[in-house]
Amino acid sequence: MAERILKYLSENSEVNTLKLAEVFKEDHQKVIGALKSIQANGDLVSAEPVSDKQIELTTEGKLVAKAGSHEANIYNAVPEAGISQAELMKLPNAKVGFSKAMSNGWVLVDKSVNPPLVKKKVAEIKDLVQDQLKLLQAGQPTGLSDKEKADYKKRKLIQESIIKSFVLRKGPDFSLTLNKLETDLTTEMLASGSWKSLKFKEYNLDALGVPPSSGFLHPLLKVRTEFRQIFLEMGFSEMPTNNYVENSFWNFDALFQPQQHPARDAHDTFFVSEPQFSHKFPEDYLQRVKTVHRKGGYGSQGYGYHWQYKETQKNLLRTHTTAVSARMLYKLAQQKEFKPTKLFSIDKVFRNETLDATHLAEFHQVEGVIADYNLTLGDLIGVFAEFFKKLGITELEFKPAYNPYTEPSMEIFCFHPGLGKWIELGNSGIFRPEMLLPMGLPRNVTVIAWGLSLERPTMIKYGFNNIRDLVGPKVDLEMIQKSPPCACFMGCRRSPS
Ligand SMILES: N[C@@H](Cc1ccccc1)C(=O)O
Repeated sequence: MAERILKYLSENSEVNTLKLAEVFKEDHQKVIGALKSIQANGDLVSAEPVSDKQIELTTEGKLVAKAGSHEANIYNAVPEAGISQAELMKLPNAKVGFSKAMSNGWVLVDKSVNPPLVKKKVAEIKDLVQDQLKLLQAGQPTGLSDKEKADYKKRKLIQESIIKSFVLRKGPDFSLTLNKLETDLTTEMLASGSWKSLKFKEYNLDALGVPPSSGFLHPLLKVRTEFRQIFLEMGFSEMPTNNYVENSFWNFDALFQPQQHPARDAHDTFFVSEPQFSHKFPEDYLQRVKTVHRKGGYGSQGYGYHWQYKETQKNLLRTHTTAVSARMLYKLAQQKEFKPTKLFSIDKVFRNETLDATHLAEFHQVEGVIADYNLTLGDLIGVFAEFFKKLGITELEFKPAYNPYTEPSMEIFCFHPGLGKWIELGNSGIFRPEMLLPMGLPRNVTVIAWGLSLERPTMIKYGFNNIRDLVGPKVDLEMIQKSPPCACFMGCRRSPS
């Protein structure tokens, strides 16, 4: 097409693109497209933009051009003997047709009979509206007066539109052929120096990108779905975890974590500067927490230090979802009657970590909590066996550990046959009475809990050694699109139980 345009211009001094579309019997848009590719080659042609008002038929106008005007249709529907107006009105567009036929003097209403009849007033008519619309459609002169135009517009038979086109003339670099422009600068061009004489296509910075065919779930989301499903199957309910900002009271103090604990240092925790402090706490509970830290109680000696209100008020980005568990357990303790409860959460936590291949400053924790009468370490191990079996993990080992809020505490390890070694999965324990009793939970209620990261099993499942391949700006989008849906940790199907 581009070459045809150039040839046409070599034989004619100027031409409008609309005319070209007519001559080539092509869509105007295609002519414009070809013009753009000519322009990309340099100043071969000059194109002067022009806009023309054009009258075109509306869908209804096209119908009238084909089948006659509404008034003519009314006239033609009136038999010699006449017809009742009600009958006539059943025709399509009868209202406007009838009033026009009346004002044209084509029909009359004979009131001498009862009921009155509509009769023809003239022997024949000329459907000027149809004739003019036909001429318009064929692009021939119609001799439409401005009044008629306005009337047709009002009747929505015609509409005016603006057509943009270009008047083309030969440009300073006019030629009959197009040079193929280079689109890529290659290493060969650089090595041979041929780039100096080549012509390159200009960048079209307005071009739209390729629209994505659909969204894709990140592997972390898939593994989260899998964990959530396991918890739900085991009868757990999800805790509300939408507040990333927490205060030190719920993140640390409520968990019997002393105020000098190294984790409460700014090197480990992100403190919030605005607003720096929280002010609303359950007052009597706060007093009980303060007391248990200072001098103990409930059979404990406490830590025996000077507990400070200012320290507990400090806002921070929660360092673990156990802060949410503490809030939920306190809420549970406020209920009139204690009911055994199983809770879980999977959400983001933040730590001021040195970033490396396996650590990020924000990651996800998976946390499970069971509150029931007289639970033991045996129950905790039993729950783990069931929980991890659903992930395809059957070989578990436990190692004594320490948390300020659990006693005993256990780290959980599993044997990974693919990696051929024991790997750490998470941390767990039985919440201390110094944490539960100030909340107001009954003495014979035990709470067992465990926490793991979401990233670790996801990395193992998807075979990543570096967490930056999973999260952050270096993530390969194709990896996300292609990652398999099964989140099973060991790369096998989950057992159906
Ligand atoms: N909060 C612990 C996990 C944990 C939860 C519940 C009980 C014991 C441990 C962590 O951040 O690692």
